[in-house]
Amino acid sequence: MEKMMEWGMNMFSIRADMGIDLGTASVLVYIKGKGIVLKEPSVVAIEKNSNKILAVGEEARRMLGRTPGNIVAIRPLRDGVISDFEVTERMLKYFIQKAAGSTLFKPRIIVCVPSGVTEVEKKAVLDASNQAGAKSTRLIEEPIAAAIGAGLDISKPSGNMIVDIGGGTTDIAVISLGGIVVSNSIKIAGDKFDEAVVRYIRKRHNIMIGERSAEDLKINIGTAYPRKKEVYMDVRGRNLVTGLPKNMKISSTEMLEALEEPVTAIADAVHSVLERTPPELSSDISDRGIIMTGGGALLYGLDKLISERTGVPVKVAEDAVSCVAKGTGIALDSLDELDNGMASADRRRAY
Ligand SMILES: Nc1ncnc2c1ncn2[C@@H]1O[C@H](COP(=O)(O)OP(=O)(O)OP(=O)(O)O)[C@@H](O)[C@H]1O
Repeated sequence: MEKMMEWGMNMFSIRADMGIDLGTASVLVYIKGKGIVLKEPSVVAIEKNSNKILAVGEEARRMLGRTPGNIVAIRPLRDGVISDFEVTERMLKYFIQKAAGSTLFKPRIIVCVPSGVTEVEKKAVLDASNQAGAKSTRLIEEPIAAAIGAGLDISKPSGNMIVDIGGGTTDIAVISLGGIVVSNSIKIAGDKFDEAVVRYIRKRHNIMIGERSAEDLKINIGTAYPRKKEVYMDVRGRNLVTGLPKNMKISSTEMLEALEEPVTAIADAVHSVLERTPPELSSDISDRGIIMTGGGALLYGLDKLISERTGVPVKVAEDAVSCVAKGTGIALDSLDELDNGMASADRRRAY
């Protein structure tokens, strides 16, 4: 009987606990016992007149830039913060329900937020998650989740540096004894790379390309540090002089030029966090190297550039895009402990 109850409890927690990486570019949902069950772009398509949600996630992303007048495709977390609370809440609800399937239980949820979010933004995420059907919600800061997901043991009194480059924010943090010692969060990350590519091609070639094409260029031939071998990619845009569609070939050297400003800003920000790091911890970091996570960390040569600027070795974590969601998932294991140790009145609060 006891065994059955234990089994029942396990089933409960397997079905109920959920870790969410509420990212600017994508939302990843981790369910305890199952791993990452959902990964979709943070996009919502809405019909303007009726305010009705037409599509969420991948389906809505396909509508970006292609919507007729009465439909808008929104990225509610665009700059790494909740810019559109109502739409974020509806998006979160959709993903939670999709990930939970037909379960009757309300999930306990941990949501990961960038380290620079304000109290108001934290409250907005908590409310959105609770409104979306969570039994209780806690927040975890992105660099902590990224570090756990990258497999670092952050509980020891030694310094680890994490640079998590997402869509909207780059979170840089030095972690020791499970907490953040020094950090910075800047709003320069993958989205700004795409915008820089759009601007460069408009200025240099008089051609307007869309955000999706800019992202494709960045992922395929983007470069932060000179490549040994030049690579090219064709892109289609609109000629700003004739107004007609035009195809053209872009080189990786052009991408290096286009991306110079945002990648330098990230390298400088890492440098300045290192400057503010206590000497004992910075010597640990020099030994172990800086760990990069997030989709933006995959930009070709960004690790080399940061290493050259800081004089510290840099490693890109395995499965860099999923580290935050994985780390949030691993943090779910401590939920029972937290629940038991907290007064019930505090249950709906984070931290
Ligand atoms: N191979 C790649 N090369 C360069 N950039 C990439 C690559 N793969 C993904 N990206 C970029 O990574 C960014 C998304 O990263 P990620 O999924 O970690 O962000 P997020 O967690 O949604 O955002 P945030 O952490 O800002 O909330 C996008 O800008 C995407 O274009």
